[in-house]
Amino acid sequence: MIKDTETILRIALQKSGRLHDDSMDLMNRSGIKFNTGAGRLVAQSTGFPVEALFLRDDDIPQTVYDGVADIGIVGENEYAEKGYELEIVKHLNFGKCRLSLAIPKSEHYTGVGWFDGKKVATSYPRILKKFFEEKKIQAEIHEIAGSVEIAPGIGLADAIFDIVSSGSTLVANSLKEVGVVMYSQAVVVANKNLEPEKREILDQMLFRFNSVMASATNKYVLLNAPNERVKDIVKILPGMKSPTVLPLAQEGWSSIHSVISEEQFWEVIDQLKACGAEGILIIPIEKMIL
Ligand SMILES: Nc1ncnc2c1ncn2[C@@H]1O[C@H](COP(=O)(O)OP(=O)(O)OP(=O)(O)O)[C@@H](O)[C@H]1O
Ligand SMILES: O=P(O)(O)OC[C@H]1O[C@H](OP(=O)(O)OP(=O)(O)O)[C@H](O)[C@@H]1O
Ligand SMILES: [Mg+2]
Repeated sequence: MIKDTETILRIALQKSGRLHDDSMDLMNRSGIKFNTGAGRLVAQSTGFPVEALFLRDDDIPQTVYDGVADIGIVGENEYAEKGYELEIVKHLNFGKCRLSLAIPKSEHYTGVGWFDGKKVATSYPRILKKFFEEKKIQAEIHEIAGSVEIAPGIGLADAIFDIVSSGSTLVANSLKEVGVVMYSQAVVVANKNLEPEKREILDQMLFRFNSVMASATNKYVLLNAPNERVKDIVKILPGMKSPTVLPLAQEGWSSIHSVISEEQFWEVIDQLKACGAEGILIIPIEKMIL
C-alpha cells in the first residue's frame, strides 16, 4: 500500500514526439493520470505520489542524473549518447529502433573500412565515435541536430548514422543500411541515489507497469473439448499455474480456461484443433498480477 507520505517521485517524460504517447498510455493504464493542460511542463498525478516533468528527450538523462527528476522514460540510444550513469530499471517494449550506418544506394559497400576518410553526419556523435575507435576507422563525424537523412543528398556528408525503424526514411532518401551499431527501445532510467521512500514509490510503479505489460502480451483462452481429450489439451496449454477445467452442461464435455502468450497461441492453435478443441475464444486481459 502507498504510505501516507509527503514524498513525491518526479518522472521526466518526453514532452512531444515518438515516445510521448506510449509513455502517457503506459502511465494511464497503470492508473497514474496527470492533470495536464495544453503546454504545461509540470503536472501532478491524481491518486499516486508522482509528478511529471515534460522535457525534450535530449534533456532527460541529465535531468535524472542531476536529481531534478528521480526517474525518466527515454530511448536507450539517447541514454547511451549522453553518457550519464543512471540505472536502467525497466525495458518498456516500445520506441523500438536501431542506430545504423547508411550510405548512398549507388555506392559499392566494401565493409566497415569503406568509412575510412569519409564524412558521416549524425545526431549521435558520441556513440559513433566510440564505434569508429573500436573498429579503428578514421572518419570525420559531422554533428547535426535533425534531418540527418538528407545530408548525403545535399553534399553535406558521404554517409549517415541515424535511427532506423521500418527503413522507409532511408529508402525515401536513396540510402541503404550497411551496419547496425545498437538496438534501442524506451527504458525507465533512475537516479542511482534514490532515497528509500522514492525507491518504494518506484517499485510500486514498476509493479503496475509489469501488470499492464504482461496483460498486453497475454490472452485468456476459453475452449470446449470432449472429456477424453482434456488431458492432451492441458498438456498443450500450460497456463499460469495449470488450466481450469469445468464441466459443460452437455454430458461428456468440458470447458478449459487458460492464459497464454499471443505468440504461443499461434503456435498451438493447430494442435488444439487436432485434439478436438471447439468454440475457441481468445479474450484480452485488462491487468495481469504476476
Ligand atoms: N521511427 C522510430 N521508430 C521507433 N522509435 C523511434 C523512431 N524514431 C525515434 N524513435 C525513438 O524515440 C525517441 C524519440 O524520438 P523523436 O523523433 O521524438 O526525438 P526528438 O525529435 O529528438 O524529440 P525531442 O523533441 O524530444 O528532442 C528516439 O530517441 C528513439 O529512441
Ligand atoms: O526507418 P523509419 O521507420 O523511416 O524511421 C526512422 C525515422 O524516424 C525518426 O524520425 P521521425 O519520423 O520521428 O521524425 P523526425 O525526423 O522529426 O524526428 C528518425 O529520426 C528517422 O528519421
Ligand atoms: Mg531530441
